[in-house]
Parts: sequence; structure tokens; C-alpha cells
Amino acid sequence: MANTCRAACLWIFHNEELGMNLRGLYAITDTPLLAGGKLLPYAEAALIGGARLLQYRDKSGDAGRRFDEAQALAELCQRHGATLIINDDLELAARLGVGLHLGQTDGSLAAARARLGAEVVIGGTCHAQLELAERAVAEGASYIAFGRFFNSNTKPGAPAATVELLDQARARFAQPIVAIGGVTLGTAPGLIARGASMVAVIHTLFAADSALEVQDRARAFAALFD
Ligand SMILES: Cc1ncc(COP(=O)(O)OP(=O)(O)O)c(N)n1
Ligand SMILES: Cc1nc(C(=O)O)sc1CCOP(=O)(O)O
Ligand SMILES: [Mg+2]
Repeated sequence: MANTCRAACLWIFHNEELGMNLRGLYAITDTPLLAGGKLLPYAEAALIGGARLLQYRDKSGDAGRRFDEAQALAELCQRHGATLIINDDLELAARLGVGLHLGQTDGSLAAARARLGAEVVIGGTCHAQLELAERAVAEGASYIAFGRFFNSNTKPGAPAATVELLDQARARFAQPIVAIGGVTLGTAPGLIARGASMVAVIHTLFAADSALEVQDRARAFAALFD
């Protein structure tokens, strides 16, 4: 128990020292949803509205476009004091010197930590399994992500999680917890109350008619953490 507390304190000190702010709205882009020139203005609107983390999630194999878009998002994040996370792609994250999110089939978290260094934010998908979170933490994850908590427009087939899982995760881990999957302004407060440090959102944030609407929605999500 004493060792667990000591590890938690060291971890908190380490992250505060690095200025990491792993709490608040975690915006995730979706290439089909943000087609037609919306990616950068909508992403910037989310950052202006208060998103602390921004994940570039693009499932295409277009390496050139992916590099250009990720680089542009990295500049936006730097300007707005937010952290960029690349989904799935260690090489792209390493080229840009930014964060990374890995799922269960996206490669080794430990190898990513070794490659990217101690200071970079790396997150891991844990679905609804505390054992996956144990392993992610042991391999150096900065945060652990659970979901999907509700019906998701973006990923309807993702394994389901219940909010009770958050109580157990909060009691067991010092690392920040991300809740993902069908998160809305209506469902987010319940997740935050049960221990989610961040809510990760795609559809409710970015399925909007204008950048101003995205900004308003991001502001409303961010205010839930005040
Ligand atoms: C914050 C966050 N949590 C979970 C995921 C899902 O990752 P994964 O299971 O690898 O699925 P894809 O997003 O790659 O389809 C995520 N991206 N971000
Ligand atoms: C990318 C992703 N991963 C999930 C998981 O449960 O691991 S749910 C999900 C989609 C999240 O998008 P929306 O906010 O539109 O539901
Ligand atoms: Mg993945």
C-alpha cells in the first residue's frame, strides 16, 4: 500500500512538473466527419473552446496528407497551449515529437514509451477491463482510456463499459482516466462525478454546422470541469 501511494505521489509530482494538464475536454478528430476543409477550423474552435488534448484520428493510409494535417494540428495545439496526440501511429508521433494513443492491436506501449521518452503523453485503450489498465500503467501509460460508455455514432461496435467501472478504476489507479464513447453534454457529468479526468468526444463535438458551434460545445464541455 505504501509503495502504491509513493508511486502515485511521484507520478503526480512528475506530471505537475512537466506541466501536463490531463484533465478536461479531450477532442478527437474524425476524417470523414471533418472532410471538406473543416479539420483545421473545427479543431481550432475546439481548442479555443477549451479542449486540453486533441487527438488526430485518421484511418486513411495517405502518409503525406496525414503528416501535413498532423503538423498543422501540432502548430494549433502549441498556439493554444494544448497537447496533440496521434492515434495509432508511433512513427508519426515520433517525427513530430507529440503524444500517442494506442489501442490493443496498435503495437507495444512499452516500446512507444521507450521511443518517445518519459515526457510525452501516451494513452492506452483499456475497453472495460481493469487488467488492461494494469498492463498499460506498467508499460508507462500517461492515461488509461475506458469505454464505450454509451451508444457511439463513430464506433458503434466498440465493446461496452458501465459507469461502475469508473468507481473501481478510480480506486485502483492514480493515472488520469479518460471516458470515451457516446459522450454528450448530458452524459459527461455522470462520468466526471465517477472519476473521469477527461471525456473524449468526437460526434457530439464535431458534428456541427459551423466552427462557432464547435467552440460553444467545447466551452460547455470544458465548463463541466470547473
Ligand atoms: C482516448 C481514446 N480512447 C480510446 C480510443 C480507441 O482506440 P482504439 O481501440 O485503438 O480504436 P481506434 O480509435 O484506433 O479506432 C481512442 N482512439 N482514444
Ligand atoms: C474511437 C472510439 N473508441 C472507443 C472505445 O470505446 O474505445 S469509442 C470511440 C468513438 C468515440 O466517438 P463518439 O464520441 O462519436 O462516440
Ligand atoms: Mg487504434
